[in-house]
Amino acid sequence: MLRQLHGLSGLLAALFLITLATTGAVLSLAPAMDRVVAVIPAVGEVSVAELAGRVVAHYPGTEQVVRGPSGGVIVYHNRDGQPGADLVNPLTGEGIAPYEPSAFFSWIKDLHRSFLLNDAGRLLAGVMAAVMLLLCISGILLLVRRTGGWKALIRPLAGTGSKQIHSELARFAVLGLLLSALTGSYMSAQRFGLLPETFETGPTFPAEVAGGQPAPVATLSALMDVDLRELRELVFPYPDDPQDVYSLTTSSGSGFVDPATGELLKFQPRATGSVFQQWMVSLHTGEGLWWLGLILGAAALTVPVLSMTGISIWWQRRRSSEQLPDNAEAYQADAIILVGSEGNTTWGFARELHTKLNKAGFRVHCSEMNALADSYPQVSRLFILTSTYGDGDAPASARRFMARLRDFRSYKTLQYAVLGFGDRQFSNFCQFALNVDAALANKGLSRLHPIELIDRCSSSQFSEWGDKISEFIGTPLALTYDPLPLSTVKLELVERADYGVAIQAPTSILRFKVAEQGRWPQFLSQAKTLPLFEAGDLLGVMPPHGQAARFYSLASSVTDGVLEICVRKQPGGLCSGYLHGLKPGDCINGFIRHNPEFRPATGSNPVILIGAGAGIGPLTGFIRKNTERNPMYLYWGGRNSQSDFLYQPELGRYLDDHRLTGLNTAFSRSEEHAYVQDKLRQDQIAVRQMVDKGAQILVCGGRDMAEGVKQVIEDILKPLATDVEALRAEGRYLEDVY
Ligand SMILES: Cc1cc2nc3c(=O)[nH]c(=O)nc-3n(C[C@H](O)[C@H](O)[C@H](O)COP(=O)(O)O)c2cc1C
Repeated sequence: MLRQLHGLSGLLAALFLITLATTGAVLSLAPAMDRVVAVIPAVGEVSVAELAGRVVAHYPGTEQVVRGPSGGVIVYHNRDGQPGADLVNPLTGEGIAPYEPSAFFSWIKDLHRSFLLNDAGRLLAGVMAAVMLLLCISGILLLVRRTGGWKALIRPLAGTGSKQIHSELARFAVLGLLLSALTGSYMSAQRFGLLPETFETGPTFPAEVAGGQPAPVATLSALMDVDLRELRELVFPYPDDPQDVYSLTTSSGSGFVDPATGELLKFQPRATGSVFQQWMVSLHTGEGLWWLGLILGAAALTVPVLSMTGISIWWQRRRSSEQLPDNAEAYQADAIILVGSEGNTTWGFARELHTKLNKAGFRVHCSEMNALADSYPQVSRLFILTSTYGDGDAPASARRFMARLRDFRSYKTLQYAVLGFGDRQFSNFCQFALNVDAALANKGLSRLHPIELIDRCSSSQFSEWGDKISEFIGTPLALTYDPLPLSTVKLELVERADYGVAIQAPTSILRFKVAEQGRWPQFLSQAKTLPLFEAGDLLGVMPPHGQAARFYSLASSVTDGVLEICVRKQPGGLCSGYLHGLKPGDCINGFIRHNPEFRPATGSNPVILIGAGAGIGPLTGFIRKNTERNPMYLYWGGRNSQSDFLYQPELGRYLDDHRLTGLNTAFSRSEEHAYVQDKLRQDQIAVRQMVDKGAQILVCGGRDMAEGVKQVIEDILKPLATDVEALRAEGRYLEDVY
């Protein structure tokens, strides 16, 4: 509800709000600019009498002296029947410059106050101020909800693209925007009679004027008692009228001054309502508070960006929550998937489960967790996929789940499985999923499978969970995580290096960059930026003709400035053939899938990298990043050193600069006829010693090679009374196998 309110009101008002904010930002400069040209004495330095005396000396025809909100003193005078106005120096009474209100600022003010549309425009501006107030309040509440509490508001925010820009900017600007919106709404409400307004009528003209010879203005006691910093305006008496008086308005009230006696007549203090009103104006415009004006202006400048990123977030959310094809009605379904998500990634996993369950013959209903029904009498399987937000809290689409669960009527036949999505860097890893699992058990439901937790969207963990679920439901699901297609990015091939053609194993190193995006700025779409990536993550490539994405291990990190993959052309391979056919300048659509489990350990223990063929890609990426010069050994197998020794020059450089400690290659179609397993066996004493010292082993390449390597390593490990599974459990045996 809060999100809809925030999104809808923001969308409708975006254009008007951008106009209000940009004009407001321009106007906010006025007080500071006025102050730059004005001379402003300190408090107590100049009295109104002194000022008036000095001014009259330079402008004998002075009619009025006004002190503007920024502190500048303006004299309105008449010389030989010619009216004029000058900004003056109150320390000398001399003119600084002719005073002319800026036509540009007046136009901007009209645009700001009424969109140049008189009363209807003023009403619209007032409504927009109220909408802004609503957006600020709902935005603060959303931010609190997202970060997990008021105290967490200052914590760094996770996320990427439009979302992060929107939240970070909002956090910076929200207090300024709130103040502008609040004061703007107040002023509009007063103007349209929704709030009472105090009008200063001022005292009536005094009857008790002395009418004698006027004294020099600098000697009038009532004016000597008033400091210049309190002056608003002093209107001089008409020279030929002995009964006329000075009209004095100060920040505390208004009255008259007898020109002959200097006596203050009929002083009327300002009403509290009027003082309050003046404060509201100052807090809105920065008048008299030039520094506040600049803060408000800076805050207002964020509104166009907030509006555009807000629209982008709304659009992305709309697209990602589009109806799933073949989504059965809840009452017809025999399997239900409920999704708890804030940033929508969990929906990608849910879609895959939905599709595969459908294929397996289930009638599946998928909806957000907030839509939990009172009961599902027909349903035998309930899958809950949920992320965790804030500090172990529910994500947006699951916030009402626990309350609804209280009224949920369960049936003995209903079994459930919870799959949590989170990030181990948070102390409350997948806490909400754990809470949901416990709450369902308390409700008396039985588990189809114990809860499992997925770290940073790991696709392999998801597939493993799918395999276990398949066993329970008796149908293989073969789950693979495909992110929503909207997150693809256009990538341009900038360079390629081809190997292995002579030995019938064409393998290419392909380097891509994000293609030029044309006229839209990047922040308008998350789809146009790549998330951070590391060597070992996967590049999902969308082959032509709408085929499912294929994944390639990345050989580069975001800091390398390119996306690098190493691809062997498979006989009849659709995607590898497509990639091999690319020329520099051609573009593909791709996306990143994180694979944080496949990373070399940091520290001084040795890392043994083992691969064959194109599997060298991510391993080279790891070596390239080994700027700490930790011990790293590479065992790699190719076919022929003349034809497919991938990365040969680069690896030579890394040996020289010690990013790579040892390189051992095997070529199967050369005289030695060796495979990488043979090299490991030859080096078994060294390998065993390294494992004994705590080494980690990373294997990348084809499934057969990986199986062969595993057997050799098992043999090598025997004297150490350990095995590959034990190393795997310690995170010391990692595989990226295809
Ligand atoms: C602001 C923020 C707070 C998060 N808090 C937690 C947390 O407390 N525990 C956790 O395991 N993961 C936390 N995460 C990670 C998300 O749960 C994880 O990225 C998940 O995959 C997001 O899925 P979704 O996009 O479907 O919401 C947080 C992420 C963000 C951006």
